[in-house]
Amino acid sequence: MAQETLAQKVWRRHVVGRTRAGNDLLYIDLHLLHEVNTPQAFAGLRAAGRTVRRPDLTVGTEDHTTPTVAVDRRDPDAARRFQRRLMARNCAEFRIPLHRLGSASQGIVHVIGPEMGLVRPGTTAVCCDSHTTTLGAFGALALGIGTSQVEHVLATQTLVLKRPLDMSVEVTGTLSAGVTAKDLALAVIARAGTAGAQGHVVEFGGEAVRALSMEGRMTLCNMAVEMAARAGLVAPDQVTADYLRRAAPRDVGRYDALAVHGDPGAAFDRVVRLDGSAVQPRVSWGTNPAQSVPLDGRVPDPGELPSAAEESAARRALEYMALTPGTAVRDIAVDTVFIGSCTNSRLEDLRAAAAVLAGRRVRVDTVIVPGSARVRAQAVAEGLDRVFAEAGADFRAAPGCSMCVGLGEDRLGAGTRSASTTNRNFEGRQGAGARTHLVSPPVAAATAVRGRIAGPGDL
Ligand SMILES: CC(C)[C@H](C(=O)O)[C@@H](O)C(=O)O
Ligand code: SF4
Repeated sequence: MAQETLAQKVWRRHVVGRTRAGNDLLYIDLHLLHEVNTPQAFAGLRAAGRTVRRPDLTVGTEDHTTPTVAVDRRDPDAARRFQRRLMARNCAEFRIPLHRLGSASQGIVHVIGPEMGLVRPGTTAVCCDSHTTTLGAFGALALGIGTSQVEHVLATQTLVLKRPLDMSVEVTGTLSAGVTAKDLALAVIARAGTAGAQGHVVEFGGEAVRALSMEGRMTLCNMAVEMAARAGLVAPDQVTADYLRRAAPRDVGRYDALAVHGDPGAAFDRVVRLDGSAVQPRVSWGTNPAQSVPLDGRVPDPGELPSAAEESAARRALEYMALTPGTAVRDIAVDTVFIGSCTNSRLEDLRAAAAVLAGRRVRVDTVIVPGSARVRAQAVAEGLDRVFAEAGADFRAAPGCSMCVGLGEDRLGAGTRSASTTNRNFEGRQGAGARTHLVSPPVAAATAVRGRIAGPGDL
């Protein structure tokens, strides 16, 4: 057999059929659900008189629209209340476990799956959400899917998919102190472009990736979709095995995490190499995640960008962002700092923010939303809640997507500028007319203290 990449291997081992059009039918090991994008799937199932094939491999949570100020907060919005009730009714009817707001395991879908130990190396996982790529950090083939595909997986535990291409992103060297997986993700996307991995599964490798914690790998894989990757993954190693042993001790022995890897010398359709030691903390200046520069840099002059397409995109972005070419990144004042989202709301991220905020005061509104109830509990156990409170930051009581997307109560007003640890800086993403700068947790925290974009070294 020809040498295979990790993605090809996982794919092949899950093929259970082939369509006449030449697509593969894949078996799905784990199906995660949240309250957005699923009601029509359940309605379709009901209309067809079908049932859920494997409720035991299906797990739901509430995250996108849930309040964050208190677990027992009654959402003033009737449509959102209805959406969550519908999710609860659907899960109850089809016997799918649902982690509702207030439960000890509720949280952002991409945060709770890993922390419950549900994602295993070499498996397939799907969820009705583009950032499902996060789960690839475990060496799983994890794909975001649409509503009709959700219905198909609910009914059959399989999915028809076109075989993807393979891309390798290899990061050599060592990341400098203060440079995080978020900065690496922004650097990779800046290099590859927002469509750079279209149709590909990206395998992240190289010394700098191997040195990342599982949390860091999740941040990196989370943002693979921002360069249009179908999925992003990291080959499992001892770091993966150790994480899984802690998350799901009862499963240890049922699989060998270290046995899951691609063949040496397997060919990729596209290869991108990056020197990890050259990556610096990054800040986005535009309205897509590829539009970022180092913290030491300046807002670019659109006229100096390499292509006409980039130039016109940059002109439009700078207008929306109300930025002038040549402005030093550190001179950009913000109104709000948001630390959270499936990119950067795990314990490691909160620790990094707390390390900067300890003994300091924030100058702008600073909202910190944990990725899960478990993350919040751990943060409290370590006293991070006190650090945040003493700094004047608002550490929310309940986890969720919150200000990452503005589908719930938390959103930014028009013209508000934020430094945010999220993954998308699209127009209106955090609220109509709001302006988002994507940054890492330490840069977000330093920015909160200074009121202008900053790194910990600037304080
Ligand atoms: C609402 C949801 C379907 C969406 C996604 O698919 O990613 C959201 O999570 C986002 O980040 O934009
Ligand atoms: S935190 Fe943001 S990016 Fe992640 S799933 Fe929620 S809305 Fe999407």
